[in-house]
Amino acid sequence: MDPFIKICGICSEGDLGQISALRPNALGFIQWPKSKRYIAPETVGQWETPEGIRRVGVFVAPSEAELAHAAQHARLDVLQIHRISSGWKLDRELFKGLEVWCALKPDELYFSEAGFPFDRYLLDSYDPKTIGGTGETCDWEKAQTLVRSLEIPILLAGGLTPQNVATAIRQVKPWGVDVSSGVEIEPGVKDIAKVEAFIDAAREA
Ligand SMILES: O=C(O)c1ccccc1NCC(=O)[C@H](O)[C@H](O)COP(=O)(O)O
Repeated sequence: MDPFIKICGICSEGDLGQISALRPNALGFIQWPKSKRYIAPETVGQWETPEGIRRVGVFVAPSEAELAHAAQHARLDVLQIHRISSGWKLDRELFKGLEVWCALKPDELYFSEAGFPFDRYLLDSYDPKTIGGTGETCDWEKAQTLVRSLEIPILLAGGLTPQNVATAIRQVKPWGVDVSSGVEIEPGVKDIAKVEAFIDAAREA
């Protein structure tokens, strides 16, 4: 079965339109103002995406109010949350119809003390300054073990490229893959040819 493919860090309507035509499963919009790839939710909300392509908002330790504002204004389908603290909670009633994904390093994957039922885990690299979007691969051995041992679907992220994504899929066998740096000209500016090559390689793995 084809892996779920998310292209993350979309910062322009032009990139969004060209990448949508390649039919990934999801597009990611960084909602953390300190990122070079940050795009305001109100701007994202003005952009249309084809039916069937999920709109993912990417957050770092967000408040419920921040999530609610972005979900509404950016018309999000998914909340991807990095750096949650232990005991973190979210009132799912406030976010009916949205999925909630938790982004962690492979060695951090734990069942939230809050017992929060995430819809997906995204295993990623981490940098204390940039948090995500590092362009560095994470521990695929640990990721492979987690995919085998957990029921919850897992996306693999971190340093994926058109050149390594097939190998990553064959080794880790994730539910999905996620990429940003590996298909860019510069942060927030995507290389459409690389995006197409990434999608093709992932689907041929
Ligand atoms: O991309 C960012 O700038 C970013 C900043 C803060 C938190 C998360 C961020 N990105 C999250 C993603 O889902 C990226 O696609 C993921 O980290 C993989 O990035 P890359 O290694 O560049 O492919």
